[in-house]
Amino acid sequence: MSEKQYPTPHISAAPEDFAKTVLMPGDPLRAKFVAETYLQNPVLVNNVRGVQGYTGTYKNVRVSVMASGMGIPSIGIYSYELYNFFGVENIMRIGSTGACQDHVHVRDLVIGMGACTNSAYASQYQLPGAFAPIADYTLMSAAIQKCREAGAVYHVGNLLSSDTFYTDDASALSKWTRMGVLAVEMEAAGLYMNAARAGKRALAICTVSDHILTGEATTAAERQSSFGQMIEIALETAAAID
Ligand SMILES: O=P(O)(O)O[C@H]1O[C@H](CO)[C@@H](O)[C@H]1O
Ligand SMILES: O=c1cc[nH]c(=O)[nH]1
Repeated sequence: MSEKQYPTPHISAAPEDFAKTVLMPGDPLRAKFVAETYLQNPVLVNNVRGVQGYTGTYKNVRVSVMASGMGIPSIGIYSYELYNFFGVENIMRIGSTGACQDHVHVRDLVIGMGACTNSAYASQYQLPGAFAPIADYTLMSAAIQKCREAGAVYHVGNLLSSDTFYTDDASALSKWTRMGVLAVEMEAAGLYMNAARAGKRALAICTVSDHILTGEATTAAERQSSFGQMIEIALETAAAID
């Protein structure tokens, strides 16, 4: 772990306040929901900018949950600080995503084996080529096992982590679709790069909240229940790898 002092500008906690595994939704309210619904004895360990972080236990295993905010710059900050200053080993993003393949349907789960991106985040590493952001194999294989046990409908493959939710380039997505990208979200690639640079583990598990090709979208109630399956799979994965 780095010698840097804490609290950091974005996390007002001590390293021991966090478990070694952190679940990371984009939405602070989803973090609160996970803590209050699934964790035993959840304690609020961070609330800087309303980015709520909680630590509790799940099946006797310490687990934390903290929001990332939206986009690679935001998850870049939180995951960097957790990995490098707070001793966190595993971060699992639990996000929503928009499907961009016909065979991927709303409410399905997408496990991001890889994460393409239109972000310039990797330029900081000054690599003599393109970096391929990938999930940690141990986390991913454990999560796939939990998906099977839960009877979940899941897909494993590439996500697109986009810097834009609204874009002027109407043709961009079809190019990612023809390369087999399953679904679009906004954080996984940044998380995977920070994990790689820190020598830590990361995985993105997403629930398809809407279908970009068909326009189909989940209702708020459906989203709640399908997010529940994703959350349980992430928690079971956290317990399995402990
Ligand atoms: O539901 P979350 O986890 O926030 O994820 C998705 O939703 C947000 C966009 O609405 C982006 O953060 C995107 O990645
Ligand atoms: O279409 C979508 C749905 C969720 N998140 C995104 O970034 N895009």
